[in-house]
Amino acid sequence: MVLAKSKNSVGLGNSLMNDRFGKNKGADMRRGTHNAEAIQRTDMDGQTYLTNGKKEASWVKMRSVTEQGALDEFLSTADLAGTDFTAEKMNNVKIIHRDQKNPYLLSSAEERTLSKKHKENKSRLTVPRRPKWDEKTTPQELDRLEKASILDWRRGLAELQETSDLLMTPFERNLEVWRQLWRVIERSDLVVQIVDARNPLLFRSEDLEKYVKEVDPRKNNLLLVNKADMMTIEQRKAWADYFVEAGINFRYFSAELAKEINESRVLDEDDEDEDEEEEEQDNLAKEAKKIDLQDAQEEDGKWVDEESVSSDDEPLSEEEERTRILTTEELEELFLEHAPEIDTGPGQPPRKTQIGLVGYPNVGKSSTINALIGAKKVSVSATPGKTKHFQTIHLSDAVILCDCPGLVFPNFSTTKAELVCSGVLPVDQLREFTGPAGLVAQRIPHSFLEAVYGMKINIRPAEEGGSGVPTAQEVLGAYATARGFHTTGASNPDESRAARYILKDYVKGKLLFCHPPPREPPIDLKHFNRELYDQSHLPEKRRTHLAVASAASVTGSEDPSLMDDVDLPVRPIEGKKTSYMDNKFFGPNGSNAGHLQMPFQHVYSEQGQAKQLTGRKQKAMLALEKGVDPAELRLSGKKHFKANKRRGKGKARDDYD
Ligand SMILES: Nc1nc2c(ncn2[C@@H]2O[C@H](COP(=O)(O)OP(=O)(O)OP(=O)(O)O)[C@@H](O)[C@H]2O)c(=O)[nH]1
Repeated sequence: MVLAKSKNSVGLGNSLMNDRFGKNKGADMRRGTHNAEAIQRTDMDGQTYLTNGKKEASWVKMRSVTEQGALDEFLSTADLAGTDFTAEKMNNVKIIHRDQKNPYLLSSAEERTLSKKHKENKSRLTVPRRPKWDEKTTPQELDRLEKASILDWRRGLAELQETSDLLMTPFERNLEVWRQLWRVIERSDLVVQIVDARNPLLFRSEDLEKYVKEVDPRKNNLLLVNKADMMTIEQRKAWADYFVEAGINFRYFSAELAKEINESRVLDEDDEDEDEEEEEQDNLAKEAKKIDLQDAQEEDGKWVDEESVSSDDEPLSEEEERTRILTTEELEELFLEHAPEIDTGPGQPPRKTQIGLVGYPNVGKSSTINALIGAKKVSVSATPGKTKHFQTIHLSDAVILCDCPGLVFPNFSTTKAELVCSGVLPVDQLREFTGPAGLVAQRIPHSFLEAVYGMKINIRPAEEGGSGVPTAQEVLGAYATARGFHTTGASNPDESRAARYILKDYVKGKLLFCHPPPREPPIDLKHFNRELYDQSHLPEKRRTHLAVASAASVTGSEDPSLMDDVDLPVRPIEGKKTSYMDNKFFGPNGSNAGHLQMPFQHVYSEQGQAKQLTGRKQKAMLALEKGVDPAELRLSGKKHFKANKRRGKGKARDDYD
């Protein structure tokens, strides 16, 4: 058969095939004498890619496929179509080359143009629909229909990228993964999309919400904005206004804080047990009984005041209600509000509410589920669902969670750099790092970077054409020099290694930046994030760094006497010491200890629900805010805390159990 060469088809070039498979196999393929499976076996560069070949194990089928090379894309599309590449080519499918877009940064004017284009094309960002079927449809027929549906959908998206010249997130392409989503939607009463608070819209699929309603209008959607501990209250307000105006059903959550609360409750209980043992030994039990709670309240007025300020007696204003971060208990209550009104028959227990949890990888889906389970204080059985792949978790007598595999929905993105910074593209596979590092350099104030990493960034002065904002190279060079990272041979600063560290810190939220909601005119990014870098949020020692670093950068001074006051590293710090140094600032591996020193935790206590942080955590937090060592406070005020704690615990029981 002679292949018709379509002018519109980008297709696979002969050179690409030869590059990848060598001349002979490339020629075989052009003749159509290799099927997709045979090609997979002869892949020379060690890469694996997905085809839904008959002999593949089921786990291979379930692998998430988001990044496909041109050839991989071509083959799996051909395989979905149940055909070989010859027929595929005749079907005139366009093949998208991953690297065809500019991976670097855009000017703000370009950003604006692009965002307008995104808006215009938003409705074309669909999720694939499960084809209609009924009891007469055979499994084979359904399989064929599902494959055809996925193929159509992929074709549409490929066309959208090609004709509109738009960069998209590397969305999920594996039919098996979409099948799981279809099943989760079909059985769920409420579909919860979990998104990352730093850039909620990047992780939201509007069309998924539409699809949920198409499947059954009685089903509901919820946008759960997780990692809300990373936002300031002002940021939460701004986004809440946007969500309300856009008619989006949303709530804020923080799996991280929920985990801390769960842990602090366990610690409190341990603490209480320990204390009670001690008291028994010292024959203080009788004494303890005599303690008049009222006296304790007077003696320890400050702490009691702190608690009473956040008493749950005061109703929250509408705005507070919208911006607050839910506890796990409140989240579960919210789930229950969506209980189906289905009569299961006389004498039959009501059907459990089924909650489908979907979201991109890394948005905190597992952490959310763990926090919900952890709050139960009993082990919750995780039993495999009817299908092999998604899990159903019986959270309580009334709620079942359906945990869908992590899914990357199609969405627009401005640059690849943005995708790296958002954690969608993995840092470790980066080849071009100046784009994403440039975004970090633009977004995080350089004085903050200097304080965090104990380094000095040499920014090109204005008279030499500098803009006042460091370039990626300037930040990376400073970091590499401070850490002693050098390239072998030429012994230049190892910018690529520096980029990996800095970008991972950014993705984890150690270097924090939150995107504002889209508005006209656009919200100023610096203003929106200014509180995050307010030095009053920083531990004492780092405040000095920041003050000196800012003074030096404002005056352009490198006055050694100024720099001597602080221990900015004079020698490069390498290896383990590097992480030790960063941990001193952030807390070990971004752990809770470090979190306490970050602004967001502090802000959390201001949202009128400090009552959640009972016990050690709250004390530690208050102590830190007051600049006192928490350990000292605990020792000196043990009894009083305990008296309060008892009250607190009683309240907690009322609140939570
Ligand atoms: N600060 C903060 N970090 C969070 C929160 N929830 C999750 N994380 C962090 O985000 C990262 C990803 O969390 P996971 O729960 O593994 O995310 P996931 O969506 O299950 O990711 P996959 O397992 O890849 O699908 C981890 O480093 C978590 O510690 C949160 O509420 N606040």
